[in-house]
Amino acid sequence: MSLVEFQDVVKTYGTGEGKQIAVNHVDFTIEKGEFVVILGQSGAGKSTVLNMLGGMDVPTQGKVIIDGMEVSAMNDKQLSNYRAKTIGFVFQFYNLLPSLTAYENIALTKNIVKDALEPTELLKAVGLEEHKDKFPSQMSGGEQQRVSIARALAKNPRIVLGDEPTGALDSETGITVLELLQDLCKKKHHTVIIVTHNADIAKCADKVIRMKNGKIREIIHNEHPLPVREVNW
Ligand SMILES: Nc1ncnc2c1ncn2[C@@H]1O[C@H](COP(=O)(O)OP(=O)(O)OP(=O)(O)O)[C@@H](O)[C@H]1O
Repeated sequence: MSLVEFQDVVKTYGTGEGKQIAVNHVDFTIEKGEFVVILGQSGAGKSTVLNMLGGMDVPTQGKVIIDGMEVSAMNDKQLSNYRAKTIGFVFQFYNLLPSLTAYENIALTKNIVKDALEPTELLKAVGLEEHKDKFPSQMSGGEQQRVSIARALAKNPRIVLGDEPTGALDSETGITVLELLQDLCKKKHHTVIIVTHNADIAKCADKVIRMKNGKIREIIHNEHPLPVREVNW
């Protein structure tokens, strides 16, 4: 069984004349350890797919099955538990708490899951052990994003989801962050799924799910995904 299965998923918002079809009969699977890019222009339905993967939204029709659990059939309490335990989130604007240090931002995860990983180890893994006592305002955008990736990893999630994780970064810093995400898959066997409209990023992915107008246009399996540093950015 695949780690992620979307089966004939539809998501609509509103009713009658104002009805919007955000995701229109979508099927795909994702395997453990894959680095997946969901690619498409603004309004394609990417964030809606990501929100359903993350248990922040539920389909109008169809099934979302993750790690054998039917997320689309969960009640609010089950969804909350699912979000807390199974998914690590990385956002475009990092979402770190400004009054807490890098270490403390990561340590907060201990309030959500009992067996959260040690912040010092996680900071080491993202190359920031020297920055552990810094506040977000004392770090660059790329450093803040690496802290937010460390925070996402603290609960040892089955899946890491990123919504334009390099969208707010300059090119060089974005490359460093992408390299980290790709390494999480290649070296640590995490499953990372990111949404972007940047087609260059797709060259680094194991699988590219290309969306347009709520539908999947194409699913590409890259036999030889490029190491991030080898892409001509
Ligand atoms: N909560 C909502 N209520 C109504 N319509 C929505 C809602 N969320 C998304 N939509 C609509 O669904 C469609 C898909 O939106 P979605 O945000 O998934 O696209 P996207 O590919 O992520 O775009 P972007 O790259 O701009 O974030 C859009 O037409 C959007 O207006």
